[in-house]
Amino acid sequence: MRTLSLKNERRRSRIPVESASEHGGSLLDVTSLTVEVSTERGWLPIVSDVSLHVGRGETVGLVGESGSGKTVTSLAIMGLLPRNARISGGSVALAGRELVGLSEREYSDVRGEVMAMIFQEPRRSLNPAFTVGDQVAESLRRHRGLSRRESSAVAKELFELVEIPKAGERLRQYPHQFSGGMCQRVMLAMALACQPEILIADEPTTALDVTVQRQMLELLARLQGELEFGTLLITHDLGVVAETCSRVMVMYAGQVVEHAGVDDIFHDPQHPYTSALLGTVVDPMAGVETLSHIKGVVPPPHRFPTGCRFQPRCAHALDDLCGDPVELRALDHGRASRCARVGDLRLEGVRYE
Ligand SMILES: Nc1ncnc2c1ncn2[C@@H]1O[C@H](COP(=O)(O)OP(=O)(O)OP(=O)(O)O)[C@@H](O)[C@H]1O
Repeated sequence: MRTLSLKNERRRSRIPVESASEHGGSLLDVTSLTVEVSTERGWLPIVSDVSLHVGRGETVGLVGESGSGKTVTSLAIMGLLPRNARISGGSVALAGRELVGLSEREYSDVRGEVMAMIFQEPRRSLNPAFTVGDQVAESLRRHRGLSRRESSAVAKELFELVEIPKAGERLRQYPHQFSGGMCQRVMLAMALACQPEILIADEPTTALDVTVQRQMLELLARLQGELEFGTLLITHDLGVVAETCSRVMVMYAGQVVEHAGVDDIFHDPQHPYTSALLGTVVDPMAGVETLSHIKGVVPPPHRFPTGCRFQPRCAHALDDLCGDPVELRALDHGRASRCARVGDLRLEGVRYE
């Protein structure tokens, strides 16, 4: 496993995290996570009973249309929910250590030291008034307790790691001097500054053009191979999932409706929503998305159906079977589906090489 150099580092962790091996393999364990928001109608669940696991060096995809609850799930894991939202049930454990209930200060240490996140709009996370080098160095000083001189040296090393050419020169530049792809590399450098065990990447390539997208995915894959962090990759792009993930969680209206290994998801989906999502992909390898849409939209939380939440949009729904809440049912190959008709249906997948 590659680690960034830095001999005299003074780590400040107030919450030491056990090694994953002590804990039995999985690094991030989210169990029955439920998140509510405060509305005029009272507290409403927007994410219900979500469980997922990410192991060392593994990339797990979290997919679903806009509004399905992917971002809320990731913000809850990171302890970054907005003020009007709260975790009302379940657990988020990192290498066995429970994170739900930590103080803001303790969570901030976890984010600085073991878990990091990159977003779709990297430029928004950078301060236009400071050079990117200052921002990376500041993060290093705060989270790793480095001196000014040490942090400058490591910032350069991080820029080289994420393949920003002329690293020394670029560190002295401001965010507006960077393209979208380069800004995302800066964010990645900042995320890696804390040598995270888990990286949460929320649509990291969506705002980039196809060539830059591919370079970013290749970079992420290389770094993950070298540094062995686990990645939770949030995307609506199944092409990206096909190329990068080993396992996939499919979310709809705040629930996981299917999870499986990536091959099963593509070749043998077990939920009509997954199959419908696959119908929107022409060529997963080229990452090209289509023309075919699933009719309708994801309902807002106050309109979630009481039975199967996908029922109003589902071509296979039967009133008598799908009108009651559906549990996530375990299937073979370690997969699971939340379809009341699972087993009766032959759903279409897609082939990819
Ligand atoms: N702070 C909030 N207050 C009220 N509702 C919210 C809040 N945050 C999210 N929601 C609602 O929760 C649902 C899930 O939103 P979320 O952003 O997690 O979806 P998503 O799958 O990440 O979509 P996208 O791909 O567009 O980011 C949506 O209906 C959204 O409007």
